[in-house]
Amino acid sequence: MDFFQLKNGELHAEDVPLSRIAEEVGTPVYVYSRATFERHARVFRDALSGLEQKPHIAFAVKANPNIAVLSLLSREGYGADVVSGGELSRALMAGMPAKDIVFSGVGKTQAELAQGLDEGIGQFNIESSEEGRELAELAHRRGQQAQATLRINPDVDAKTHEKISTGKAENKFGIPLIRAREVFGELAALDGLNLRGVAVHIGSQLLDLEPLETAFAKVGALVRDLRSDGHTITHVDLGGGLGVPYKAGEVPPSPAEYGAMVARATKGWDVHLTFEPGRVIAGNAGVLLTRVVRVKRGGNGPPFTIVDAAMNDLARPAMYGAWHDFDAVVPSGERMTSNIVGPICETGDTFARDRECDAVQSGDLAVFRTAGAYGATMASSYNSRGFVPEVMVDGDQFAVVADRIPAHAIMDAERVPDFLKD
Ligand SMILES: Cc1ncc(COP(=O)(O)O)c(C=O)c1O
Ligand SMILES: N[C@@H](CCCC[NH3+])C(=O)O
Repeated sequence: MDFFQLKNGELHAEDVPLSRIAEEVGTPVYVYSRATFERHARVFRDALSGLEQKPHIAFAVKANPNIAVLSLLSREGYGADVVSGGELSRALMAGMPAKDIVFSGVGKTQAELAQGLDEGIGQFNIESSEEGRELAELAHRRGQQAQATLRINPDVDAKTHEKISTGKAENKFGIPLIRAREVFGELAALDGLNLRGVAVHIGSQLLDLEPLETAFAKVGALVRDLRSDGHTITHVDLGGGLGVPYKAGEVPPSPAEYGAMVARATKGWDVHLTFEPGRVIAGNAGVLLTRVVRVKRGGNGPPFTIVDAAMNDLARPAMYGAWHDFDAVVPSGERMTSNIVGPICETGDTFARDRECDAVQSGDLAVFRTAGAYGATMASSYNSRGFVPEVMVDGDQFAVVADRIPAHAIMDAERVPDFLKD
């Protein structure tokens, strides 16, 4: 079900015409649909209902850290997968119980580990023996036992973009499988740590279940080995990674297919499973609403459709060559082929090349679709552009859930030092 649809010739988010949001909040602006988030949260949860034990679902906060989004997901019974002290604070601020929070990430600082311990979070996913020893020491000093799993690197090709692949031997994440038993044994012996299982996450925007199934089989074999080494294994974290359709013809596995594969792969494991979905929950729940500044013609190639959004607002096309559908808010029925670009002084500030799409002209509103995940959260203020606001729609109403941060607010944090003033 798509909650971003044409009604009376105009694109709506649920029952709100996008022109209303543009008028009241300005452009560019991220627009989220509450109903879509809720639907995705429920579909994903239902897809895992055939597992032997009720799973724990920890939304990958990095995909969309907006506090309203986290609070919505918390109401759906979701916890959070965080990768920084900032994300941990957000999850708590959104009302997620600390016990439902998982702390992932290869570079947690001592201060972040301590923050997690102070808050009493549910699980640390340890990514190196060094980190495990530091965490054990910090916990021991506090008279605590950190609940933890060891993240392994299964050396599986996730068949996704190289920049978002995390489970190949050369990637920085996790412990090589071949060293997993040794490192597990070393860390399990430490006071301050209750090392109770393993974690894995091989990459994002996966369009094929086969690499995941291969990785899970390796995890299953490791669980058996660790048990035969005498360890008590009660928890396995299977990460996130399920892809979403960005483009017509791109058909990712459905959550139901994913759930069936997981049920098959984990049969008989007798563990509590955790999942860390991000994109599959948030991707299609948001669009980036933009206004066409002008259409520039007369060059060698197709015209340039210059919009007021740029690579600093939505980095994915510039960073990964990612595709986002571009649709007019009030389509005329005409089509055009153009290069869709932002105003930033970089050729890389290109959303699409030679794209056939709705014909638009100066002043028209348009959206980049599937921008709810890894959109606003990856924004920067490059070219002294501010940060784009975020709006959440609920039926026929909407609320600004993140204010626009204008360029001058960023400048307010800067100053000229005295030594430059003489
Ligand atoms: C450890 C970890 N968990 C979960 C996720 C979420 O991934 P996705 O948004 O692809 O579901 C990521 C990002 O790839 C991650 O690094
Ligand atoms: N930022 C990436 C996803 C990274 C996943 C992080 N583990 C994207 O937009 O596709």
